[in-house]
Amino acid sequence: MIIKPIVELKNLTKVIGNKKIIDDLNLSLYPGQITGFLGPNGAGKTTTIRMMVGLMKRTSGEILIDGKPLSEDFEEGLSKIGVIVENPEMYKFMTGYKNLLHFARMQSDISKERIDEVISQVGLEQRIHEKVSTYSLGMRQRLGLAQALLHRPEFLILDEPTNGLDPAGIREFRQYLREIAATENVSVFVSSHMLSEIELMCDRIAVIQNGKLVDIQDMTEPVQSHYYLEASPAEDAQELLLSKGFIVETMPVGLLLQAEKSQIPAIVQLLTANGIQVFAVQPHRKTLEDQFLEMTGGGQIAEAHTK
Ligand SMILES: Nc1ncnc2c1ncn2[C@@H]1O[C@H](COP(=O)(O)OP(=O)(O)OP(=O)(O)O)[C@@H](O)[C@H]1O
Repeated sequence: MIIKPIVELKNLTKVIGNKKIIDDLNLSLYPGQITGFLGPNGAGKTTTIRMMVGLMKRTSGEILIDGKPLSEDFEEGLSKIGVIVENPEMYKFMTGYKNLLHFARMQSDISKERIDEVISQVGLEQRIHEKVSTYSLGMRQRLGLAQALLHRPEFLILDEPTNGLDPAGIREFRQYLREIAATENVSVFVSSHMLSEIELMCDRIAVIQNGKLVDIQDMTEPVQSHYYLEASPAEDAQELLLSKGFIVETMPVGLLLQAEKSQIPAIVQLLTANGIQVFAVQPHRKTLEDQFLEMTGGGQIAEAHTK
């Protein structure tokens, strides 16, 4: 069965002044899938999201929602989208429930049952009748998620959703999000500059830099196996392995070798037979951070981490 994307960005471009802020972006987002939108500060994430929700005009290209250009039927397109910005605005002096009721009244056809359903989806049943001012940041974020889900959007955009949450809060938010994506078959688009968070939360990651999409990673695919190798002399080990066709990179300490597990004994034998001492061979999972660093360069990532 061919799964149709719910949102398609086609050659999306934004020029401000004489600067291309978004440069020919092409991206498809699918039902039930969580896609991360990862990039350092100033990469163009917010600009892209603003265009997707109609807060900013595009210079050229198109945004298709369920196959229809957003520019042709803006109301219909937007009715399929739910958005959560960094810190969702809530009335703190009202209870969580009253907040949801208030937002439900502003939209049409939202039943009391639907309100109860979203409350349970974000695990707020116990505290929903307490004032929002007594909520933790994590609970407020979940209430924001419940609010965005009220009208059963097919596409959910979260701009930096876990900013300010502690690791336990991030883990909890992630679990709710995963379950919602699966049960409501909603397509979720999460922007973040936090690699570790996005790596754990998403099925797929689109990396943006300088307004250009530089990579799309499918997190459900198995990663290439890498091994950390400590050998002496390291240069001789690298030269020998390169001559045998292996991919070997130097690390701050030791070497990073791309190989299958079944090849390791022969590699150790080869090195030893050539007078090279082997001190350690350890599996090394190349993290997205390693890959992101390779793609974008170290300076950018340092900036991204400190935001
Ligand atoms: N109205 C504007 N006028 C001029 N330049 C702009 C405008 N809006 C954004 N930019 C520039 O566009 C680039 C992309 O900005 P954007 O806010 O989309 O990045 P981002 O990836 O969301 O970054 P952050 O993580 O900091 O929010 C930046 O270089 C920014 O300075």
